[in-house]
Amino acid sequence: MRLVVVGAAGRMGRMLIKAIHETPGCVLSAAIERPGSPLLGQDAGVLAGLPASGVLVSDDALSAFVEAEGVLDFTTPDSTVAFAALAAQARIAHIVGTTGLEPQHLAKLEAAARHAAIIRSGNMSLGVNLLAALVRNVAATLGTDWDIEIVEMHHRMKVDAPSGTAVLLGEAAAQGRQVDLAQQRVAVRDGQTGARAPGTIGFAALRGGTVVGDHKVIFAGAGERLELSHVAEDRGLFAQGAVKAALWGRGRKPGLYSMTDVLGLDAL
Ligand SMILES: NC(=O)C1=CN([C@@H]2O[C@H](COP(=O)(O)OP(=O)(O)OC[C@H]3O[C@@H](n4cnc5c(N)ncnc54)[C@H](OP(=O)(O)O)[C@@H]3O)[C@@H](O)[C@H]2O)C=CC1
Ligand SMILES: O=C(O)C1=N[C@H](C(=O)O)C[C@H](O)C1
Repeated sequence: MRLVVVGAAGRMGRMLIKAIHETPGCVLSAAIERPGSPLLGQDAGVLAGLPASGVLVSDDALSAFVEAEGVLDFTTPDSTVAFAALAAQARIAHIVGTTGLEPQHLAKLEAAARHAAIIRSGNMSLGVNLLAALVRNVAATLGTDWDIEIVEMHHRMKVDAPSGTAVLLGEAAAQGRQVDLAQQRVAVRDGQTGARAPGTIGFAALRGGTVVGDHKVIFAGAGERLELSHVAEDRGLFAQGAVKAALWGRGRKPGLYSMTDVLGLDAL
């Protein structure tokens, strides 16, 4: 499968180039960075710590997309929306790992998904997607006298909060409780907050050092606490998940899909 990596020089971009290199049946067809990037013209393999690949970093996304079967995108919300329009034009699978998307970005992805398959997830790992299924089931089982708090920690360079994974886990908890996360979400507490409102789902984001991604969902009841957690030790696992999603999405009919679809976790 011919795959383009956009944001090729980023932390995830380099991991994606490596994951493609290591996956039989996949080949890096192009590596895209933004116009003006000092990395344009560099060999993408070398950028990822591999032998030279002959694929030079370019800023011509549309030409790259028309020659490919899929695009792996871990960039920024605005860039992802722009890439979705190009992937729709080229009718290729668009794998979106970018987090921090707001409703206006999601609406544009939905529009693009009428023309091509988009697979989006705040976390491409098997462990987190299994955790989400567990969280949904536990939230459905326990009543609102069990408070739900989601704690995450990431490296100091992360620019969005709460993390996409925390939001994904919050959505799973809200689904289990059959409520709308947007109505129940409490992401900031500071000063005289008053007592915790029943039924809310709280988020706390910690940032520091080189932490790849830690998530914990706490169900706090009267006199007891249930904690479900996931620790990502290597961001290579997100890249491997993204490549798996691309292979699953190859030639798939247009629509918006998730890692739950890719991993076949619907029944859980
Ligand atoms: N879903 C998942 O499993 C995971 C998701 N993520 C998410 O992926 C995203 C990226 O993370 P990370 O790799 O750490 O971030 P980085 O900042 O290291 O990488 C982003 C890269 O994208 C480039 N970029 C941004 N806009 C464009 C554009 N329009 N055209 C081409 N290149 C562009 C950036 O270039 P420049 O520096 O010049 O702006 C940079 O090289 C984040 O939203 C993060 O939360 C991360 C890990 C796992
Ligand atoms: O920015 C990161 O690094 C990560 N982002 C994703 C998120 O926002 O949840 C996934 C992973 O935790 C790493």
